[in-house]
Amino acid sequence: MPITIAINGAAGRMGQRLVALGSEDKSLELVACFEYSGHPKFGQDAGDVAGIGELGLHLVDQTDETYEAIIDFSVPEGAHAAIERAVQAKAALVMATTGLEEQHKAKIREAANVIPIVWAPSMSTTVNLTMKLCEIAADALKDIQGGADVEIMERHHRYKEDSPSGTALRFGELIANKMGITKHIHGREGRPGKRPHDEIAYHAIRTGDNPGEHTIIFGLLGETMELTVRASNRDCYASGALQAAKFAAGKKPGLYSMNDVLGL
Ligand SMILES: NC(=O)c1ccc[n+]([C@@H]2O[C@H](COP(=O)([O-])OP(=O)(O)OC[C@H]3O[C@@H](n4cnc5c(N)ncnc54)[C@H](O)[C@@H]3O)[C@@H](O)[C@H]2O)c1
Ligand SMILES: O=C(O)C1=N[C@H](C(=O)O)CCC1
Repeated sequence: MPITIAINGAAGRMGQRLVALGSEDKSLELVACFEYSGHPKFGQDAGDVAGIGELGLHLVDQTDETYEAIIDFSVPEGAHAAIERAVQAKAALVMATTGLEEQHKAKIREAANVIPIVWAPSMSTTVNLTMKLCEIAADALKDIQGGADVEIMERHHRYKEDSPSGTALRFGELIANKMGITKHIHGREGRPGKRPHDEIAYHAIRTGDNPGEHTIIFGLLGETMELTVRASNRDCYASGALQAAKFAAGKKPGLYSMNDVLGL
């Protein structure tokens, strides 16, 4: 039997790719496409909006259908609605929305007591693998003579609303934990003075239609290492999220990561 899924934010850039890939996956059955009622395409067929032709599923803000998993790529308020929908439906939740505030994060942790939740700022396989590689690098370089400066650069499309990306922040968190760094700064201007060793700096670039790119720099005296991971389109995130929904459906309540999903 296919796993029944719902998508929250179904008319968005990511939502459209989830509708397209989810509806052609034989192990899944797409049963609901949720959208904000003020969206200009609200009520239209989700397949038409995604550019794959009519699916017979409309963009709605409520449904009588039951589903085993709901995937959220929306905005913080939409994420809040997705958590409530998941808890009410006793469904698994795949939480992909970034830029969440502490109140939303607390709600996710609380909901994980009653439903399974996969929560990750990036559903991409190569991004999650690069996170592992950064942890290895950070561990190896934490006590290197002369110190290793960590800077994280990210590039995304001009429409992105949060900054820096959730993925950049997660890279920084993982590296900081390994290296014992507590200071995180965002860009530099004026005369900030000599760079201290105990900080991680984030630099966010917003141009064109870039679907996402991260470079993590480990700068030593005399040599530099850079790890770059780059999406060429959004399907790496969409297919990772669908994989996460299959993984989480029917699992016991708790918080799961993409490492759990991907076996990393
Ligand atoms: N974790 C990942 O792998 C990953 C990958 C890509 C994007 N993202 C994140 O996903 C989010 C969405 O990205 P996007 O580029 O698709 O944005 P988008 O603006 O194109 O789409 C968001 C959609 O959510 C809808 N929405 C707003 N309020 C809603 C509500 N209350 N209920 C349901 N839907 C609602 C909007 O109308 C819009 O259609 C962002 O936070 C982004 O950073 C995460
Ligand atoms: O397009 C976006 O927005 C993306 N956001 C995620 C983030 O903030 O980390 C992941 C990549 C795409």
